Amino acid sequence: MLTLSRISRSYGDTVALDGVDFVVPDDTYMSLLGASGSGKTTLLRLIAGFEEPDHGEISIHQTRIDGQAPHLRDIGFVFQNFALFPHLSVADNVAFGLRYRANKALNNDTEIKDRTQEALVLVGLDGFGHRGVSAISGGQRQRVALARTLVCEPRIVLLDEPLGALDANLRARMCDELRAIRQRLGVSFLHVTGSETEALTMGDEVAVLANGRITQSDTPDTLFSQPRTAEAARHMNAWNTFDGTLCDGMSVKGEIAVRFDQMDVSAQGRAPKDHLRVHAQYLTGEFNGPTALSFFRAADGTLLQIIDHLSQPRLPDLIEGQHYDLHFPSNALRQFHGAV
Ligand SMILES: Nc1ncnc2c1ncn2[C@@H]1O[C@H](COP(=O)(O)OP(=O)(O)OP(=O)(O)O)[C@@H](O)[C@H]1O
Repeated sequence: MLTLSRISRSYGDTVALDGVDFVVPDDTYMSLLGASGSGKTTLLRLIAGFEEPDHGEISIHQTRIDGQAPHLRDIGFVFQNFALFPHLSVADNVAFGLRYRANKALNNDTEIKDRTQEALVLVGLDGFGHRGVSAISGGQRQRVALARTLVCEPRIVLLDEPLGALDANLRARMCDELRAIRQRLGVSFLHVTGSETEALTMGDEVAVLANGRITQSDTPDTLFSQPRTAEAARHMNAWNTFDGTLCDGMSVKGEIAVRFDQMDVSAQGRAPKDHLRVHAQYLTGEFNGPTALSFFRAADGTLLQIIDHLSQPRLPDLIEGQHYDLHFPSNALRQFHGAV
């Protein structure tokens, strides 16, 4: 539905986006995952029309929208800090867009009231319309921001780190609510985040933005278990990525990835002969309740992690500073031919 082709945007010498190809299908919750500074906000601003790309095309259902004024694009934008009007009530914040938008503005008070009420019910704020926006919680403010966007019936909703300002418990609850609201409406959401967990939990599809491009766009399951590029693997916390030349037992070139739970540890020289081996020094361990993480440093300084599920412990007792063989079967290895 929303298609970006070869989109580039630079600020002086800083290349924020470098030929982005990206599709957000209809009726989809799309997560866009990227590190800080990877160009996520820039991408949203280009789609919304707050800025224009240097090169490339943006279209919705094959109709170009780049070059169009933002208010003519029918795109909703939920800002990280919610950007509500502090002096207006919840209902007036929601109604504002209906009343004052340049395109299809309403002036029938009954219709505005009904549409506002519908939007408040949709986001679970029935009965809160008369409150001031400073007299509600952070999660409720988030929902007002969403209602204000949804009331104008956008063709797609862009959410810039929408959960960033909420505490952890509220974030988990809003995750469920955002997904449920989107499903009820059937409109696509494009949710930008730096959190892998959030991206994988929320998205029907997850796209990874790195080095100014979309490096992979897939279902959460596929992205997590089969990252196709080193950049995508680096964004998945469960993967070690390292240079293939660190491996003993097989000649492996380029950057490779092995999942934390598919690596084992043994004393030097004791690893199974058919396994690939990486020599590394044990640094420290970290217990997280049902799991424990062990941290190692390889010869070139790369930090490697191994996870042990405490219900089925597999790692021997490790001594800080001592060297070990980390090993894994060759089918646990992901190689990225020609990837950066
Ligand atoms: N108006 C601007 N002028 C100059 N450089 C900019 C401008 N806006 C963004 N940049 C640069 O472009 C790059 C991408 O910025 P952007 O804000 O899109 O990243 P982001 O992924 O949203 O980061 P974060 O997660 O930290 O918000 C960064 O290097 C940033 O410094």
